[in-house]
Amino acid sequence: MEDIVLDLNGSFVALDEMNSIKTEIMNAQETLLDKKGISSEMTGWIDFMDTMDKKEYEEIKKCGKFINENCDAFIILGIGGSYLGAKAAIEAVRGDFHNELKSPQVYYAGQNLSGAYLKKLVEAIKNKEVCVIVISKSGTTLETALSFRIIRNLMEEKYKDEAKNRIFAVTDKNKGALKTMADLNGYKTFVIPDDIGGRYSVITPVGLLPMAAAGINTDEFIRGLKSGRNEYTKRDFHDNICCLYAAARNILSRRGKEIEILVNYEPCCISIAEWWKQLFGESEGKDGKGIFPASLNFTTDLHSMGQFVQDGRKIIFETTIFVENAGDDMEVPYEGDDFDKLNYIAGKKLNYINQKAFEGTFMAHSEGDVPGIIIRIPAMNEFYLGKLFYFFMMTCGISGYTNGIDPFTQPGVEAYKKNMFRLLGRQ
Ligand SMILES: O=P(O)(O)OC[C@H]1O[C@H](O)[C@H](O)[C@@H](O)[C@@H]1O
Repeated sequence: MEDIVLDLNGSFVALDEMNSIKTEIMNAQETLLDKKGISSEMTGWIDFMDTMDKKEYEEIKKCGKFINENCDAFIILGIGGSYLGAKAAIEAVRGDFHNELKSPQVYYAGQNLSGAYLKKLVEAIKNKEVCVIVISKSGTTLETALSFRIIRNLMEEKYKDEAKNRIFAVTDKNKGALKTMADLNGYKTFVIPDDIGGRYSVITPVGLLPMAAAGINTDEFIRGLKSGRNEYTKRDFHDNICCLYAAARNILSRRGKEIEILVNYEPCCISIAEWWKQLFGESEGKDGKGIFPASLNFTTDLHSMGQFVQDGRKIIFETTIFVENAGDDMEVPYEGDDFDKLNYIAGKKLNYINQKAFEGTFMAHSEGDVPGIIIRIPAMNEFYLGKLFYFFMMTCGISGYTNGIDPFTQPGVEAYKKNMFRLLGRQ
């Protein structure tokens, strides 16, 4: 297998059902691609790989290399779309235990308001050479701004005038406090385009700069995005897996399957699901509509939430990201006494056993009336990750328009902020 494959064989969705929603899906796709829908001014991500300023891209690679070679650790400050994609990419490509095995180490801040977390982070980086990438489209998000104020002070204390050469900002072209502060202090800045919202921004400097700093090959990532764009903008229902995935999930949702669980069998893919949850949750959860996006990590969670999936309320469908070639592997050793009764799998590779666990789980859940969709990825590298991100973003746009909502706004997130600011006494 040399491409991302969508397998709907266990989805309980029949071909005639797929055909019955085809017109709706194709209309939604046309609305998205021809920029005829609501918030179409936020669809710059569709072609960003081509419209991106080449000079800025070269600067991203240059600064990424600088960070990569000039610190022991760098901190990514951001929340939501301003960090989830970068975290997902760094963990998926650098792999498990990357902070122990690779340099520089990567830390995250500005994604919560916990004093305990920030204090411990400061402690953890105290004796390290540090760089900072601060990311905020609005430039005013409380979590990020607050953490940045504290981290910035520490950087200035430690590096004095040199601090400005170790701080990089990714923000709006013209507006926002972060832009003003970056200009005043002389930080290198990169632009988040106006026509791309936070949760679609992993393909912009928001994702690219942290990836480059972590030593990830961004050229390959962009090649994956372009390959995604070429394939997933095809206006052919049966030959475009975004249309098919959007169709299947909408059919299942209309049948009462209100929760979609994104499942992985590789710990390095856990954060892909976190990114995916924001993408689909903020895009589709509005006007009293939407599929609730959740995630589980198998086989770990088969020993906890597996019970609910198998036997609980029948409101779930399961979408598995399965990595065909997980890379590194280990073999089960043979033991003469066989006390643990594992000799029947001696000589087998763990990745093979993981695959059998997946097949067994899929069958069991299917028997438990849980529809299953499989997204098969040949390997978790920069190319396929770029393509996977594009696949999900395109599906999300089509799915949202199919469901009659605006996939590019998030009005609901303001409610908590208003209350919080009032409680904090902001004028
Ligand atoms: O990049 P920022 O402007 O700081 O926004 C960060 C995040 O926070 C907001 O509240 C939105 O709900 C998200 O869509 C956004 O990604």
